[in-house]
Amino acid sequence: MIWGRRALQHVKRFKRLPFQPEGLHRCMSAATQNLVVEMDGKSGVAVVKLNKPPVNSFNLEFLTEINILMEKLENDKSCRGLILTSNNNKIFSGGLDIMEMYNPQPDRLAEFWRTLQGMWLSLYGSRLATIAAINGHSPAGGCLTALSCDYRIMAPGFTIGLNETQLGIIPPFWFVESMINVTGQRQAEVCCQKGLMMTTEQAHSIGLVDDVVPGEAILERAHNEMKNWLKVPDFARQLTKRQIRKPTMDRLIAKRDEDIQNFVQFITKDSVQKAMGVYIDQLKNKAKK
Ligand SMILES: CCCCC/C=C\C/C=C\C=C\CC(=O)SCCNC(=O)CCNC(=O)[C@H](O)C(C)(C)COP(=O)(O)OP(=O)(O)OC[C@H]1O[C@@H](n2cnc3c(N)ncnc32)[C@H](O)[C@@H]1OP(=O)(O)O
Repeated sequence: MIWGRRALQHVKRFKRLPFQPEGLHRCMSAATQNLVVEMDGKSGVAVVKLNKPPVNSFNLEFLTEINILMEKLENDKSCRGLILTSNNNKIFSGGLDIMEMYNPQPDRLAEFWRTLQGMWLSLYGSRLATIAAINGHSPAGGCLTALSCDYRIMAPGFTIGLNETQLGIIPPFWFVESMINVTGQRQAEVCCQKGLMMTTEQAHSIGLVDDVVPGEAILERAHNEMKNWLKVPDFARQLTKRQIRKPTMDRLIAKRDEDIQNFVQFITKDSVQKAMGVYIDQLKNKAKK
């Protein structure tokens, strides 16, 4: 993984925090700044709860925190599975932090995007069995995060989708491929072009979500499903996953710098900044009402 200077500063700070999952053999919980981690040493399953109020939006620091945690879990031989959920029972994640993209410093903007690429690469390519327990709304980057897992369980009454085009943004190819790889080409064409935010039931009907379970039962269901995934020998499951996901990951790895350049060029356009300003005003005004 390639880290920028600012991210490295954050890593040093983070490393002093108490969370150390390696070698744990009992049920244990730990918290970093914006993540709650419950590690069951017996089953080898870590439950990670996104915990960044108000909407678990991903800024550079939060993405860095997630990347460091992923690295720790990947390196912890006792860890076999990851359940990703939210500590907020209404919002899984509001997606990327829009403030990172408004009036940005180009260096930070580039680092932000590289760190997001890093998060996607580590989650999409994880050796762990990964289940998203989507217990709230999950637009854009929130949907991408769920798409990066092996299995998705969602509570009814919420919405999910890659809605970038609705905001005048072109979803990058690795967002779109993540959707294609889960729902198939035709469904991905429709929902990515239209920027559809789908209800839980609509998402289930196109295969974006595998299972629908009431919010209060979602974690229990995720643990039960995890048992099924962990019945398969890890090595066979991991290499099969790698075989299937490698072409998509390789495309991003080969074009990582180009993808960052495209993003920075696009976001810093006057027209995009203007549209972003209007969108932020709408969000803030809606919140005030
Ligand atoms: C070929 C060239 C290609 C180049 C590639 C180019 C571009 C790709 C670029 C970008 C890709 C982006 C992907 C994204 O993820 S963009 C983010 C999309 N997310 C959204 O649009 C979500 C917006 N938010 C909501 O819909 C709702 O807030 C939500 C359903 C999440 C929650 O609703 P609720 O009613 O509970 O809460 P609110 O009152 O709306 O919000 C509370 C509070 O939070 C702030 N906020 C909400 N979302 C975000 C966000 N994503 N980032 C930052 N802040 C957010 C909101 O403004 C309120 O703040 P405040 O008024 O209380 O201060």
